[in-house]
Amino acid sequence: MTLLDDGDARLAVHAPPLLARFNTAGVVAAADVQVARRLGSLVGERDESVLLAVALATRAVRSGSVCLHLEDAASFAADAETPPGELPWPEPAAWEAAIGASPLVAVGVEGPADRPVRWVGGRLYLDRYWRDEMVVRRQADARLAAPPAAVDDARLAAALDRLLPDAGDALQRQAAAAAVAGRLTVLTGGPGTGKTTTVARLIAVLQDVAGPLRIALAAPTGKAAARLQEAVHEVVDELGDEDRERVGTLSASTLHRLLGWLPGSSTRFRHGPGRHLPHDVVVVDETSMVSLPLMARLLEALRPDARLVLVGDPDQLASVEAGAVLGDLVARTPEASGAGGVVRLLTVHRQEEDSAILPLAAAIRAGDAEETLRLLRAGHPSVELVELAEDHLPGDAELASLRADAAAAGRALVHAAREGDATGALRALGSHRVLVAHRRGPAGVAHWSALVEQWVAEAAGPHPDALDPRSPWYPGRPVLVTANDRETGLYNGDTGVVVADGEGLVAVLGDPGAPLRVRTHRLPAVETVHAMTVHRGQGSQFARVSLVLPPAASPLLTRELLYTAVTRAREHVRVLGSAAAVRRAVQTPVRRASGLRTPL
Ligand SMILES: Nc1ncnc2c1ncn2[C@@H]1O[C@H](COP(=O)(O)OP(=O)(O)OP(=O)(O)O)[C@@H](O)[C@H]1O
Repeated sequence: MTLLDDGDARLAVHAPPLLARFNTAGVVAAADVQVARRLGSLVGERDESVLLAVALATRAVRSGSVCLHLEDAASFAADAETPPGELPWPEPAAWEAAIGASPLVAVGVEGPADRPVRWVGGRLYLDRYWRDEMVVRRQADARLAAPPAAVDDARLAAALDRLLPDAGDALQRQAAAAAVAGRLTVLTGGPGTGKTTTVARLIAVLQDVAGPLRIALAAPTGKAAARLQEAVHEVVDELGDEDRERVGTLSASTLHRLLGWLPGSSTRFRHGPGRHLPHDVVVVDETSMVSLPLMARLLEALRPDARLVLVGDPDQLASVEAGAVLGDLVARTPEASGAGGVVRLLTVHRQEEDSAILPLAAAIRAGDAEETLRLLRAGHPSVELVELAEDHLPGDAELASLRADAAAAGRALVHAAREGDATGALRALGSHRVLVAHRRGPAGVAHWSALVEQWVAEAAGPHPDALDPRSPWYPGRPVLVTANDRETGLYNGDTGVVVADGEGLVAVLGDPGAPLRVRTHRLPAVETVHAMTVHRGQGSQFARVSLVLPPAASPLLTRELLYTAVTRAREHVRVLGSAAAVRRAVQTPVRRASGLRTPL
């Protein structure tokens, strides 16, 4: 998360004058300047305008873009201390010419492969991201150009009629037909539009008309994988005997586990172009959270004839690492007609007619700030706005309803944990969650986690056996895993809770119905998690969510952040913040630069 949070704002020492000027103005960080200088010194590039462009490309990657659109370079100055107009920007034509002539830079698609920076169509890439973008572009194009799979049409029609009758949702049926015929299908839709239902049923269709097939279900986080597995099982359990048997027992894993993550690097995997995955079909859920590099590794690892189904909601926050690859793929992929393509589900099927959460999400998604505020203020039982004056921290009265929710959930959590009731404790863990935008500061995770921890301790009362109060382990401690660990099978982002286990303690994680048990001393790095960032909460759902908005001026306040936070709630969402912060969020969609939407 450091990528998006508090960028390194220190000043670079001994930077050449132009770089120093942009560094002082807060447009590029010391780290960006250092990367540019180091790369420049490799080839003896002294032209400061080229080094500035490289520093801006590094800056772009730090803020989630895949490349720098040179003509948008001034946008990085928007949050900086010096107005963009007062900075000594190089003259555009001369700047482009200098970049094109630099020994640092490979020009065009055919440019030499051994240079650290690539310049294509007005975009400047650090080479690694250029290569990953090319992998995704080529693989996606090849998959979409493949001829439709030969299947028995009558058998397909019968399977579709049985599993996805037209009267249910014609788009769901279209998605299944596309996934049978094509090698790349992108299935999108907002919450409750039946994405998971469609995945489970399209697998049954596939097994009927093209099976038996080896199928992998995956998601970017362990939590999302557990949720996918549970949801797919629920749908499969309702199928007829024959379909149920054909589908068999599907289990879901993280993408890292599927690809065979090798410790010591975030992007090295056992499976790749030289060693394909054995699967005939790979279904990825929560694809909005997949970064460009991870998508490239997945595509390289697939057998060319395997079917890939990418499922997700491109209106949610994009990955922590660079890229917004689901949104880019949706924008560049034709609508499904026959083989593969994009299908966007539009009908909300979830039976919650009286909930205001979905209309609220729709208003945010549409960028309608006034409708968002109206719904938040309407006093609906499922939606609450604790409206604060801008630059005003909440007082006890304003915190009362949040405190009541946090204390109730915490009391249930601690009591179940003391009883050794793993399922009850994990259910309580999912009953309420405080979500925030920042990691630090008064609107940050650390502050809110400590505050909730204190409320919970007061609500739950002291432990009857008076455990060592200095011990970090106590029954009811909610934990967030912050590192990947192959030995325990735990991944960064997994959450769980410490529960009593006879005389000792054990951490339980994952699906409340089938929890994973891990001795506390075997846990990888963990944090206490009474509050988490919205990024961390992505891929999870909670019965009740309390979202603490940062001040309206926060650069993290975006439409995607608000939309993602609100759609984490199943029953109730509470927003604490000013009207200005709500408006600012709704009116600030994230823009991440990439070249995927542009033909080469
Ligand atoms: N065609 C349909 N007809 C009737 N009910 C449906 C249909 N499709 C889905 N549903 C129901 O709608 C609800 C939501 O479906 P599902 O969980 O598959 O949506 P989703 O898009 O995966 O949601 P989320 O991403 O929020 O989890 C479920 O209760 C499901 O049974």
